[in-house]
Amino acid sequence: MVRGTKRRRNSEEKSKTVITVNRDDTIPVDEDAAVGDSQMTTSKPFARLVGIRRGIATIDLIEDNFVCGRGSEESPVNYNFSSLSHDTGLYRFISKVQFAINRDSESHRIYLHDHSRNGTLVNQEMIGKGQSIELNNGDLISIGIPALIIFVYETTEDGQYPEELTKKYHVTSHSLGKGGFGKVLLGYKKSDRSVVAIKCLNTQFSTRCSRAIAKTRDIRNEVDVMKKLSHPNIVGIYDCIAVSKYSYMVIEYVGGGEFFSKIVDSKYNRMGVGESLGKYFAYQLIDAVLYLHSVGICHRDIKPENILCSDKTERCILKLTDFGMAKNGMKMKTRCGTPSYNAPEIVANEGIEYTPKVDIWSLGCVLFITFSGYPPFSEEYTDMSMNDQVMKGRLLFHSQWRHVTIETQQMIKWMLTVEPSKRPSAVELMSTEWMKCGDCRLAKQEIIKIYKPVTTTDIKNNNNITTAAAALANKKKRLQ
Ligand SMILES: Nc1ncnc2c1ncn2[C@@H]1O[C@H](COP(=O)(O)OP(=O)(O)OP(=O)(O)O)[C@@H](O)[C@H]1O
Repeated sequence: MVRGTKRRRNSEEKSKTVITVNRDDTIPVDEDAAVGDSQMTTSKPFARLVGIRRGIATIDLIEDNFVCGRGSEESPVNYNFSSLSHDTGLYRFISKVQFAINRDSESHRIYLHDHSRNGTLVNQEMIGKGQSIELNNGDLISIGIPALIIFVYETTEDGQYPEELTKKYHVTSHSLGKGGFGKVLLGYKKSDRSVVAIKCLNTQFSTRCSRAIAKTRDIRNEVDVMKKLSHPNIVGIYDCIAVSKYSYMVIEYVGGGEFFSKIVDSKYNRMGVGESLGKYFAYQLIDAVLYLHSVGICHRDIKPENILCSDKTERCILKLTDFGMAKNGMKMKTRCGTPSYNAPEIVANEGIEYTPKVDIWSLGCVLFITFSGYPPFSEEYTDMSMNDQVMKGRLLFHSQWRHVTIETQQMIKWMLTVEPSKRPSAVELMSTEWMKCGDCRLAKQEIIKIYKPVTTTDIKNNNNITTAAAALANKKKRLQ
């Protein structure tokens, strides 16, 4: 499976999703721009560095050379990071001269020159001491490691966003990705500079476009579902601001990209991620689905593209996202999802009721790819139609599986049982011996570490959280 081929195939799959949506980008609304913290100056800045971390200012760039670092008598800087000395995790990475931003006087192109031994990263790629890179609007600047983002470089105030949004959040021009109905931008909460992702969705109602109506319903449903949830392996939602034809979903920032890119990474040589890492991921995903089903929610579109990685490390935390098709209920009829991940009872399309077991099937497909590097069901397998492959539960175990234990193979086959009543529930999966291995225990410890109990302030600020609080109390009991 060639990476590019797979990627293309998946975008085709996206378009085959039964509830399809427009691919239009959000057009910013005509209201006042976000002001940010720019220093007031008389000269016009050519760009600015938007501080994206607590303690870091937003800086207008006016001079052709601008130097940042800890600074010293011998190496003076234009901006010193002394305000970060309390932030030891970051401060230790900062050099006396970290990086310089230079504007070429002739071409007017802007370059970042890295002066640091620990390095400066642009868009999560290391530049390296002595090297330069041209900067473009929306670029992310981090120090030492990808996760330590400090600035977003902006040449324009890209969007104009409604006051309801900008009084609480700053929206940068750094794009995290594009979805079916808009884009996802990096932002931060003005109150504490915590980084967030802002999903900007164009919900314009048009009588000419019935899909827009479906998406409007989706967003409302997605937000309602997400507000009920609180789990370390599920992307959290902070806010949803709807103004005229736009909706802005402010959600937890998850910086490591899609799980899809991880499992098809060339370093795994299309052989799967290996038994140990695979189980580490499997535990997290099964726990997320167990939680979802315990609060009565069925996701209905589990696939690697809807799972995000917390960071770029190998053993990252996975977060399930995109609840646009999720349903609050135990019995469903609507045919939806993504064909190659859809359970046989959805593929059969007989208007027969199905249950949350459809998520177990989809998860089985995800784990099949995770362990082997190729999908269980695909239109590329030309000997049989994809519907037949799914309806028969036909699985091809190629040589990649020689490196996977029989127990793991059995577990995945069990999840891909055609008859829903014989397919395991998430509770049954969780209570198997398979889930008691060291890798699963490690995953469980990591989840407990990031588990944050709901506080009374949270409850005061958001009455929806009370449902989540009850769910979390159960969750905590389960984890102990
Ligand atoms: N919380 C987040 N943190 C960081 N990046 C994100 C986050 N959510 C989404 N992204 C990025 O934005 C891209 C698009 O996300 P989105 O959920 O809108 O896409 P989609 O699933 O294709 O859209 P749709 O909801 O229309 O199916 C993702 O692939 C991901 O790269």
